[in-house]
Amino acid sequence: MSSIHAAFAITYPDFSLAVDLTLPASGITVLFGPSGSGKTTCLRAIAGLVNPAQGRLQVGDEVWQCSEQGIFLPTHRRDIGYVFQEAGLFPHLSVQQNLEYGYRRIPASKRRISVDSICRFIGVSHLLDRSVHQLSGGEKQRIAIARALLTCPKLLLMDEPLSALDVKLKSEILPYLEKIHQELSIPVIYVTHSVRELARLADHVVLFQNGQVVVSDQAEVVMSDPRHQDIFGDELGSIFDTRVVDHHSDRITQLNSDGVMIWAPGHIGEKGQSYRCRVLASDVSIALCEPEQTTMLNRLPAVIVDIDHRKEQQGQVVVVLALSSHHRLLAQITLRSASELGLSAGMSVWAQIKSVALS
Ligand SMILES: Nc1ncnc2c1ncn2[C@@H]1O[C@H](COP(=O)(O)OP(=O)(O)OP(=O)(O)O)[C@@H](O)[C@H]1O
Repeated sequence: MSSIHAAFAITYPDFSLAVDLTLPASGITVLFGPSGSGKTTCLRAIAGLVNPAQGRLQVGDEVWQCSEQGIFLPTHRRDIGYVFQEAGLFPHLSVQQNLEYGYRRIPASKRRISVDSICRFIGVSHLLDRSVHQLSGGEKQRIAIARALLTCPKLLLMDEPLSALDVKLKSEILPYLEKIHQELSIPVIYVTHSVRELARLADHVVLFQNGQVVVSDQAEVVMSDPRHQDIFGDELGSIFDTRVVDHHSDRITQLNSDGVMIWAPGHIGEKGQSYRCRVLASDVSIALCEPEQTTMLNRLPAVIVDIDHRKEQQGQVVVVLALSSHHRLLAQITLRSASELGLSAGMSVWAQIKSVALS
């Protein structure tokens, strides 16, 4: 499957959505934006739960909807899995019966994954005999994900699947979500309010505002673009996909993101393992010379690409730094520091990173 093309014009009395998106048919695409910006409406349109007068949806070479040609596949004929905020399991059935319910309804020829293997994959094999009311919120949601995956969908749609869970349960489920796309190659379209989930999971990001698409691009590109600081607020920052290179005897882990070395405290993962790092713009400072006597582990040579003055009224600027031809790092610093150091585009500087969050 090459790509997903979704174009909808939906009008409600107090809201209208107009999108024309071409999304990758692999990995996790996150739909992100303020409350009421149209993320769920867009996801529901993809699922066929909304039938706008104007719409076109093509998944790979299959046209699921085309208002011009009078095509509209109803939800049950779209090859999708849908996971909502609430797990929505049948309370009178056991976990096993819940999982088999959807599985039995798909033709045998389409069954690519067995109940056993999906349960092992999502880590729920030990729960099969339980009834639904004997499950925690996180377990219920994992069963809901397993149930959706069992139908071997062409597309998995997830609408804030973690928002009803506490921080601990969220972090239990996140690794399984990463595995879906790494090991099952099912493209996922994922709605969330959480920058943390976005930073951890997204390969591609679509930012929504007032029913319009602000940007649709690779996650690293969207997250390190200072024009989106109103949407990301204090959580503005850059992400880096890295691999563990080495563990040092003083319990520092060396990570490599395509030639850019990042040092993180602690013994992290195994050599060769991949990690996504997130660096908040507010955790980055700038020096004109290589800082020598400093406690900061990460001191990286950089070139200033741009200085964004959108926050000047609050006495701050966001400096866009290039660490390599394709690594961008954002530094949020005071306007005073920027003028005292005489920062300008094209200057070579040193970026110091106060802390690196790992996913
Ligand atoms: N069936 C409907 N009829 C009328 N208005 C609707 C309907 N469904 C959604 N809306 C309106 O469309 C707007 C966008 O809603 P939507 O749920 O898509 O936003 P969202 O970005 O997903 O928000 P949130 O993050 O809060 O879930 C809202 O103003 C909502 O009230």
